Amino acid sequence: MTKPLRVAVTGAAGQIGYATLFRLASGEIFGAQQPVILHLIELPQAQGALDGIHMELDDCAFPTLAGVEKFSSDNLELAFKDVDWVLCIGSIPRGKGMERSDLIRINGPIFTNTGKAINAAASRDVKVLVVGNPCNTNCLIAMSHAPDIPRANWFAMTRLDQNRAASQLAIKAQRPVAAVQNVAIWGNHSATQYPDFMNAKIDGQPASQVITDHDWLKSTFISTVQQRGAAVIAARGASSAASAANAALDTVKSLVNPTPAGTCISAAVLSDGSYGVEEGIISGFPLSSDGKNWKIIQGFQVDEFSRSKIDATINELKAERDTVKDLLP
Ligand SMILES: NC(=O)C1=CN([C@@H]2O[C@H](COP(=O)(O)OP(=O)(O)OC[C@H]3O[C@@H](n4cnc5c(N)ncnc54)[C@H](O)[C@@H]3O)[C@@H](O)[C@H]2O)C=CC1
Ligand SMILES: O=C([O-])CC(=O)C(=O)O
Repeated sequence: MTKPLRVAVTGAAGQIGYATLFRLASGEIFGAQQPVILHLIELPQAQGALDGIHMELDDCAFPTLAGVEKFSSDNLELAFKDVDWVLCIGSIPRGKGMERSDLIRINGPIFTNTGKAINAAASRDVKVLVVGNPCNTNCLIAMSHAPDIPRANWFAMTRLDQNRAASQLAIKAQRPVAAVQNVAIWGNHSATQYPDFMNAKIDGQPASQVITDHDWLKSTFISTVQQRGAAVIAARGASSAASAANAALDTVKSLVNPTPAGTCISAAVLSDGSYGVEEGIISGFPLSSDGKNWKIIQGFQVDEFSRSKIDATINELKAERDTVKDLLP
């Protein structure tokens, strides 16, 4: 019998958590032969909601769901014991008119305890995906408090941006989204991110050859992706949830499966200095995985236009890091 994977989800009763758990339990993410034990983690006042979710998980009768364990965020060391994956979703979402960075002093402190508890209790090979905003800097905070967990095991989510960018390119080119590949997201999951059309491909051709309206690529495309989260909040009155859950699950799937040749996946990872991005910050890069280990893909074309966009988003990440200096050990 295959050993179950233990997958912890913080904020499990929130919008994104609720849209994530059932797919994690279903076998879709880790495979139909891989049992999963879910660790649901919530604030003390949301434990009742977790009971309801537990009932619903039972009622799905997923053959791959080998257990559900519920925890209060008061006792994170217990919650993270032996976990193989942690999806850090639990945190406050922004409202209308806010930037994600406005959450930094509210959500940042959550990630000091998260990092310490992961370091103390999780599997030594745990992989951590930070979704709670501002996710790059929250990931930096958590990682900094977990010195015993390899740096390569920490990710912040830019996959929603990648998916948004691919969809926008597909709509403009009037092609199915499956025809769009190799879309990188550079830098911060914020309004300064750089969705890279220069290296993107549509039907295997450079996107900038298929889409000849280069003004659109350089302006509307970029700002639409940068502002998509705010546009959803304005329209829905709440931040993206189903698409964010989908992106978190896409991130995990893409890391545990080999990346097809000629394509990239997008996640923010600790910079090793590639592409002139300052070492020590968590930045979006084009990645590929062999199903176990990932690497930053080298050789993406970065012209003067891309350079200025990447520099702007990296400068914002450096400023965020300075804002949370007191939360870094
Ligand atoms: N990186 C990305 O692409 C995206 C990130 N987000 C972010 O994800 C976060 C969660 O969003 P939603 O699920 O929509 O919010 P939500 O408010 O619906 O759910 C958050 C849940 O987290 C719980 N929570 C709060 N503090 C906690 C703690 N310390 N430990 C455990 N649980 C805690 C709350 O009780 C709540 O149930 C927000 O910060 C949001 O901005 C949202 C969309 C995309
Ligand atoms: O915009 C927000 O606050 C939520 C989020 O990160 C996104 O939808 O990309």
